[in-house]
Amino acid sequence: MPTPSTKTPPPPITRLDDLVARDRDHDCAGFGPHRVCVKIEAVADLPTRFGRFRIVAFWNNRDGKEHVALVHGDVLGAANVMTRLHSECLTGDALGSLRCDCRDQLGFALQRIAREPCGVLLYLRQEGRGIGLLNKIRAYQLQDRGFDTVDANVALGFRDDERDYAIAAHMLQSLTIRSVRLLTNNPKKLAELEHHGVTVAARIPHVIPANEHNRFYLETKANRSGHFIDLDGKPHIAEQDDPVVVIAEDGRPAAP
Ligand SMILES: Nc1nc2c(ncn2[C@@H]2O[C@H](COP(=O)(O)OP(=O)(O)OP(=O)(O)O)[C@@H](O)[C@H]2O)c(=O)[nH]1
Ligand SMILES: [Zn+2]
Repeated sequence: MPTPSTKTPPPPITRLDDLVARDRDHDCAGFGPHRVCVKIEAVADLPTRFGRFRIVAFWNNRDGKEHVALVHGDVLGAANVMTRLHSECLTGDALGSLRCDCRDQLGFALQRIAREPCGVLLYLRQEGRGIGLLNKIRAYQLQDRGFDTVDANVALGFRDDERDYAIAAHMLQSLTIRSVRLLTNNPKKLAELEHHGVTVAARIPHVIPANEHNRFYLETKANRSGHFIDLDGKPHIAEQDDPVVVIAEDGRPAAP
């Protein structure tokens, strides 16, 4: 009969910086059928126009992409952490495109997280819901001809949404976060995180008002992809009385 191990477990890590050394020898069995594994490679300060964060850079064995977490406060070992999973959108996040709501969602999320005692935003390099930038622009081309986002993806041979959240789940586990309050309108994100073993304690609505360029895109999310968005503010989405904040160029919320 094997003798039980007498090794005492290592003390819990209390500093983000120490996760880099912890992960040098990290060798887990991985998540899910693809055995997804991540390691924290570097941690640094990141003061932003939305508040003070630390940026945590991850390696993973799955997609060759460099994903990051923006961490505010002390998330290590914490429960009910306000959390946002943001998928990369070059056109919105960096170039200010009005075709989607990504940039406002990004800024608004960072602002909300910075007001909490602690919180985290995962910036996931899943451009175009996982189809990549070139294909997203191809999808835009089709949308310019009248397709909606779902049909454009399908016409290009993709699913509506090609994203996978195993890496995100492992990133949260690496940060030793025990449970999250997820900022999202997307039911798939809740289900997928739970599927990968993350405890989602609550959903926090994350609705940005439509503009003339993204109204149809947001309506398609609501009508075809099941997102909890009601652009007309109908009462059946009870949580949506949350105040909407539009981020001004200087990073401060625009006056209501
Ligand atoms: N394929 C495709 N992707 C798009 C289009 N417009 C925006 N995107 C991508 O959609 C993603 C937006 O994802 P998220 O910000 O995580 O939002 P979400 O899945 O809609 O859910 P929320 O959490 O409710 O915001 C980004 O990767 C964008 O690049 C489009 O027309 N076609
Ligand atoms: Zn976008």
